[in-house]
Amino acid sequence: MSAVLHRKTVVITGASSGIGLACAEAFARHGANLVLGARRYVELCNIGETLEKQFGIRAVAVSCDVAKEVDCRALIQQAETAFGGIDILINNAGISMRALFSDLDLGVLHRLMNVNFWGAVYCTKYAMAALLRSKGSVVAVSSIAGYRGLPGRTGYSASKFAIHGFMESLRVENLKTGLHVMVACPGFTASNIRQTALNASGGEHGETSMDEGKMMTAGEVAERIVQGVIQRKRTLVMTRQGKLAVWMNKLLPAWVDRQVYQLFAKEKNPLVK
Ligand SMILES: NC(=O)c1ccc[n+]([C@@H]2O[C@H](COP(=O)([O-])OP(=O)(O)OC[C@H]3O[C@@H](n4cnc5c(N)ncnc54)[C@H](O)[C@@H]3O)[C@@H](O)[C@H]2O)c1
Repeated sequence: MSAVLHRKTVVITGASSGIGLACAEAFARHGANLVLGARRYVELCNIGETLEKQFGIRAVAVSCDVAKEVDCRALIQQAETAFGGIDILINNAGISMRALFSDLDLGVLHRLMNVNFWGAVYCTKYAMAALLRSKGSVVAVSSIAGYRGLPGRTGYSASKFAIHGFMESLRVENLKTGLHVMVACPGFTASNIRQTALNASGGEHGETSMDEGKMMTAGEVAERIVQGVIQRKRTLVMTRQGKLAVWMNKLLPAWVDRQVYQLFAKEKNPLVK
């Protein structure tokens, strides 16, 4: 339990599974009230009720497709109505892809940008006034793919690079307002994201391409995000491999091209040969 987070209002998108669900559990454990947004409303209601009973907090579930601006506005409005303000916004909802650009239906790229980039922008825009009042935190759950392009993930990397640029600008604009702006980059984390990743024509792959057993857990990622918010960190690159990739990419980008190629050639059904 953290005194800093006790009875604070935290809005989390994509809260029905993976890192978003783990963030809901972690913030609840630290005594925060929750506004949970995702498309699966019934599941969200069940999650909220469980967390209320377990941690003695209040949780509100809101049906929200972050690709729709109107849904994001309603999510933020419902948070303000329920709790009178917002202290922390976690822009977590996201989808991935696995397909070569040469094969890709451009609609897939639009979907990646709509969810991963525009979803975060809409929520941040509508929460901005409340966050400025509370001198709160806005967090984007991004990825190493926001620092370095990855094969088979043109749309995913583009959406994460875009959110990095957006968040960096936002941070500088708010250097004197007290708003905390953080980009969190987990390493590979066991979740549904590789199962639901889009293929070249926009269908879901329906299977993971990697060994999920060797990855970080969503719970570990969530606790790092909570600590990052408490300490008002600027960026969180969560694994040694990730930190190395970010640094080596600045120093020796062509070498990193080859390393990344080799790494992704080890995927099941590799996109690079
Ligand atoms: N798992 C990893 O290896 C990994 C690594 C780095 C970054 N990330 C990022 O973490 C975030 C969470 O992903 P995860 O790994 O927990 O995957 P996940 O698939 O378990 O969770 C993604 C969540 O986003 C929701 N979502 C998807 N589209 C949505 C939409 N249009 N509107 C509302 N909600 C929507 C899903 O329903 C789900 O609840 C993503 O932004 C992802 O890019 C994941």
